[in-house]
Amino acid sequence: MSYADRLFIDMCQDILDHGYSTEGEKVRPKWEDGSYAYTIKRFGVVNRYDLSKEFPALTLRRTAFKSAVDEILWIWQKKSNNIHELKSHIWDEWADADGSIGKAYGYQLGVKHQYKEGMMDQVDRVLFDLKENPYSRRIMTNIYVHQDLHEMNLYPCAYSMTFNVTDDKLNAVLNQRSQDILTANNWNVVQYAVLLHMIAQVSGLKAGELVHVIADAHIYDRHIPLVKELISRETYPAPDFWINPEIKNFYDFTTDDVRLDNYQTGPQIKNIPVAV
Ligand SMILES: Nc1nc(=O)c2c([nH]1)NC[C@@H]1CN(c3ccc(C(=O)N[C@@H](CCC(=O)O)C(=O)O)cc3)CN21
Ligand SMILES: O=c1ccn([C@H]2C[C@H](O)[C@@H](COP(=O)(O)O)O2)c(=O)[nH]1
Repeated sequence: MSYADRLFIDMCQDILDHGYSTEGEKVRPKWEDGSYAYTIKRFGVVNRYDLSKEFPALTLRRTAFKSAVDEILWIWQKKSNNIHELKSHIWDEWADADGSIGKAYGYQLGVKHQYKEGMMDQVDRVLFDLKENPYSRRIMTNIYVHQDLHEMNLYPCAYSMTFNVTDDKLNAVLNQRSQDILTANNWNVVQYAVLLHMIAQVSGLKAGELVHVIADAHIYDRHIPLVKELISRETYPAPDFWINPEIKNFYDFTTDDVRLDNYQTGPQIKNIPVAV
């Protein structure tokens, strides 16, 4: 069993056993057929993954590693908000006729801000600080920009990364206001674990801990039987993570420069319904 499996099973069991049902409340998301998508939820879930020990991939079912890495590079490296620059179709429902998801995610990371050292966007600011001032306690991104919320089709869910160096290790806190546990929990964990590995490598550091703080951790009503079946499955050891050691510049990484080897998993759950 991978450590990510252990945390995932315990978190799901806790939500199923002690979660609060939103049924009958005025909720925003809907299913494809127009009915309300209710959830059972737990508030304030914190999961810690030590990336120096193993890569946090779920083995209960296969996490779509390539698509997940493609999306995190779309946001953090391409700083794009257009689905035409994304290989998967996961954002199609939230895009406008031109393919834009509005002033969300990649758009915000690409906005340049004035700092004492000059104009930089938030990603370049993180890379700059990790080189010039690695022990700073001020290295963070935040894409939850209130003045632009009205131009976002979906408000950012994973909205902030706080980077912190301890000794020669790069740690980070990922703050997430809302998490669809079945669809995207391990998807998001894998993405930010890869990002942490990439940023550590180009900053001359080792990857340390990823602390995932989730405010509203929920299982959608139509996902409950799927989650119950999923967490009863057989598990396998964590896969091996490979990152191309030649890459020294964050902007040179492609999806081919990271890989999971020996990734043995249970079967995929086909066509998970996603609440929109
Ligand atoms: N309700 C909801 N849940 C989400 O997780 C979510 C949203 N909405 N809105 C925006 C994005 C889109 N996200 C998604 C949507 C779908 C998959 C998905 O279908 N994943 C497949 C693999 C996809 C692939 O191979 O490309 C899976 O099997 O997990 C993942 C993330 C995460 N976000
Ligand atoms: O990276 C992501 C993006 C989205 N989600 C989920 C979390 C929620 O289920 C929905 C967003 O709905 P809100 O009403 O805006 O909270 O999308 C995710 O888990 N991970």
